Amino acid sequence: MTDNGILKVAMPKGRIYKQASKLFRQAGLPIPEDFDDSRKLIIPVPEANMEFIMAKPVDVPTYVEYGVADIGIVGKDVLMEETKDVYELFDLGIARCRMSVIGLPDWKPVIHPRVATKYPNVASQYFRERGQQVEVIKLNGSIELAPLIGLADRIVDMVETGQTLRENGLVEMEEMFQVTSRLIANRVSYRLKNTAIQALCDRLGQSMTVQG
Ligand SMILES: Nc1ncnc2c1ncn2[C@@H]1O[C@H](COP(=O)(O)OP(=O)(O)OP(=O)(O)O)[C@@H](O)[C@H]1O
Ligand SMILES: O=P(O)(O)OC[C@H]1O[C@H](OP(=O)(O)OP(=O)(O)O)[C@H](O)[C@@H]1O
Repeated sequence: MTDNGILKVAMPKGRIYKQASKLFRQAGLPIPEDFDDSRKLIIPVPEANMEFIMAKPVDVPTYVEYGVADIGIVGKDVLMEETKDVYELFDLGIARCRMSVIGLPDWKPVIHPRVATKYPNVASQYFRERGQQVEVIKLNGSIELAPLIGLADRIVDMVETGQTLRENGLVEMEEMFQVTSRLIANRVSYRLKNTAIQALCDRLGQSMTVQG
């Protein structure tokens, strides 16, 4: 657990970082641009009394649960899949997309369909709640390949622009839920660093209201 005044922030590398750093800058937090394309994993942001820990998105809840980061930014998709013991504080409204059930347009129901996904827990719960028996196959990327090459009947994956589906002749069969990125906090940090965390939430909230 960190005990100095610096707020340690688990920041996802990749598509969320660009939007998150823009949001922080709009809120008046001076995130240096030199690090936007950097390979550095620990980035000091002394002017904002913060330190960014550059993490793989799926690992952000783990860093926050263990308290090596006080707060973190993570997609709702990852938060639902990982079910870590953290506080979800704030919907940042960035990295907007949706989780959907996807298949080939000529898909026909089968008794025990196979569903490929990066999100086995989310997918299992979704079909269980609907009384549908499926076999879930965990993949780590290029999920859209699975129905094209006969590994799975359907997939559960993220859709943003729909370009990946269009280019691969797939269709969205059901939208499961909307996804945006959330600010999460370690339970102990939330108490010990409440003033700093609350001040950050207020600044981000005000800036988001002004930006509309
Ligand atoms: N088109 C999209 N596809 C997937 N995730 C998206 C998309 N748009 C926004 N997101 C959000 O961005 C988050 C991080 O996505 P990103 O692709 O950067 O991570 P990742 O796939 O875990 O990274 P990596 O490719 O390094 O494994 C997702 O968890 C989701 O909340
Ligand atoms: O609707 P779109 O705008 O096309 O975005 C959706 C695609 O983006 C993501 O893949 P990503 O680029 O993260 O690659 P991956 O297959 O390695 O996960 C996601 O898994 C979809 O494949």
